[in-house]
Amino acid sequence: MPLFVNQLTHLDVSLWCPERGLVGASWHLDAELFGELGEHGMLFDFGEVKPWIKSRIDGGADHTLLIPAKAPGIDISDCPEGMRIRTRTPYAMEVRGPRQAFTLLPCERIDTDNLAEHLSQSLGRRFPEQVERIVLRLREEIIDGASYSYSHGLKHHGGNCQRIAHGHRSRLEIHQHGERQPHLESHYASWLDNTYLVSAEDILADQARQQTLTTSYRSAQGQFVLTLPRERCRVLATATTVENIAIWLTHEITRATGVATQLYAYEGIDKGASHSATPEELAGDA
Ligand SMILES: Nc1nc2c(c(=O)[nH]1)N=C([C@H](O)[C@H](O)COP(=O)(O)OP(=O)(O)OP(=O)(O)O)CN2
Repeated sequence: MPLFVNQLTHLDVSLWCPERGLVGASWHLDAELFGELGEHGMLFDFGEVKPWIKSRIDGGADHTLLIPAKAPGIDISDCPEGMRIRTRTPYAMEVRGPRQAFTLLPCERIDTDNLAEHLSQSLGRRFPEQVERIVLRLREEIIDGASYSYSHGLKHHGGNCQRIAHGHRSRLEIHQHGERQPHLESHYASWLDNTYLVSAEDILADQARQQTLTTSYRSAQGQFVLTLPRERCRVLATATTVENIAIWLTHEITRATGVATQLYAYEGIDKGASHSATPEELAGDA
């Protein structure tokens, strides 16, 4: 008899897409579990199996950069930082960092089916007692308004958010005059979509000639370096926490529209930060 656990956890990653380049993604993870009923009429205790699966996902592909190793133009090699990935299509990117920051899949493109299959295999063969087989599925959050995908890294984070290229697919809500502003939401979501958010203090080189930007930092997991086309980057004066993203966007929109703005910035699924500002408050900062 199969048991299921929907939304057991979620995955926040970046991936290399042959058409869109570096893309942030967030997915719900659902699990289906197969086994024999035990003597108390239970296949297994949800309370034991859920943390077991979550810990393996968190310690594996979650918060990594997913690379389709067989995609055209992908070059993977060792380097002093650990692993170096170079891409050519749709644009050139180079990223270096500790191996644990990357997940390589032997495919030409990453989709929810081959990634879920990879995750299922990464659970290994030794399941908790009575569980014989586990099937994992990934699902995008249903978002009825504007959303955007971004990648970033938080060098001060104690966990895996310090990895230089992990990302999220996030809602964006903008309120003015007490109402949602769908046009503004779409405009700013498309301005941010498929971008890399970089903190100004992490910029190592801004090469005007090549029109690329290189960001680099050392964090607890090791040294990270990332070079991307300049036009794919959005630069913040602060670290790219969701709190700072909310403040940054609220200020940009309040200044651009001259209207008091309240904004909800999400970081992936179901969490984020809100901020509000008025043109009068910002007048002194300009
Ligand atoms: N106050 C903040 N805390 C964290 C921020 C942030 O911006 N502000 N950001 C991060 C990371 O960017 C991270 O990607 C968030 O991922 P999350 O899924 O929350 O991290 P966990 O894996 O630890 O949570 P799960 O419940 O296990 O999915 C972290 N914190």
